[in-house]
Amino acid sequence: MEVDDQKSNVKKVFLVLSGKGGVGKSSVTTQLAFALYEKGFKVGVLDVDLCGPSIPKMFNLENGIINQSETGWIPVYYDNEQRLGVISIGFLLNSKSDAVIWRGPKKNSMIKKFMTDICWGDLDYLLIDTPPGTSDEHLAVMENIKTSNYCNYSAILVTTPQNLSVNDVRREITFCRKVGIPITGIIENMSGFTCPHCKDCTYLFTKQGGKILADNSNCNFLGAIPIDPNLTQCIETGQEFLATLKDSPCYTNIKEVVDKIIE
Ligand SMILES: Nc1ncnc2c1ncn2[C@@H]1O[C@H](COP(=O)(O)OP(=O)(O)OP(=O)(O)O)[C@@H](O)[C@H]1O
Repeated sequence: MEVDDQKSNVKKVFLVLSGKGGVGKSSVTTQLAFALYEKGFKVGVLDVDLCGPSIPKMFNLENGIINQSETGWIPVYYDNEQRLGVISIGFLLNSKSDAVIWRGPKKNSMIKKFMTDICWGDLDYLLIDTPPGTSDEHLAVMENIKTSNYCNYSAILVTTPQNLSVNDVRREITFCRKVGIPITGIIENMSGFTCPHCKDCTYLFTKQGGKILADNSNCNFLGAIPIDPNLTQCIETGQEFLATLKDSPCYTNIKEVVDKIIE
């Protein structure tokens, strides 16, 4: 399949994956995108979670509309400079309570459209937020990524520290290796709770599951992001965490993760 080169020129694609739902994959995708944007990069976020699109709300773009140009769909932009664009099925639904109840082939054709028919323009980074697990959506992304002009791509895996989540990420590692997508590394999210007052960290779940998995599976460990009520608040209201809460315990951790993925 040929992609119109004028439509998009994407330097690097990160596929954000997790084994389980609710581990913070969309939150991490959003905050990484904001952090890259803060650094001056041109960033796109593609939400291929067709049944649970949470990305529009996390960017405070719930009323966004995808426009059609002669060459394809135009992303919804977060900023006037058009340096941070977002595509999600959430923009195509009539209401927040609309449900997407599609079988595989229909999902595949929507993802094919998302992967080949978006006018991203010149992007430094495209982050693809996926549903949990390894399902139709993941296979469709992989099929299309290989035949598109997105030649530089890799996966970022998100887990919480507990064994149940770590075990599922192990399956994601197998998936990546089977379909031939390089792994940039593993992020351990919800890694303890840092008290906003005394800054002490309490490990609510088990400790360092993501780090141990990274070591055991020869993957890079990109960093640990603690649970932070300020971060939840930013995610709920679609705010840029790094820009607004510089004294939060999560601040340095997210910055370190971003520096590693840029490397
Ligand atoms: N480090 C964190 N600190 C505080 N809250 C967090 C953190 N990470 C995620 N959350 C919160 O956890 C909830 C679930 O996060 P999110 O929707 O990103 O998970 P997900 O893995 O994308 O879920 P799904 O795959 O089911 O869509 C959200 O309400 C988010 O605000």
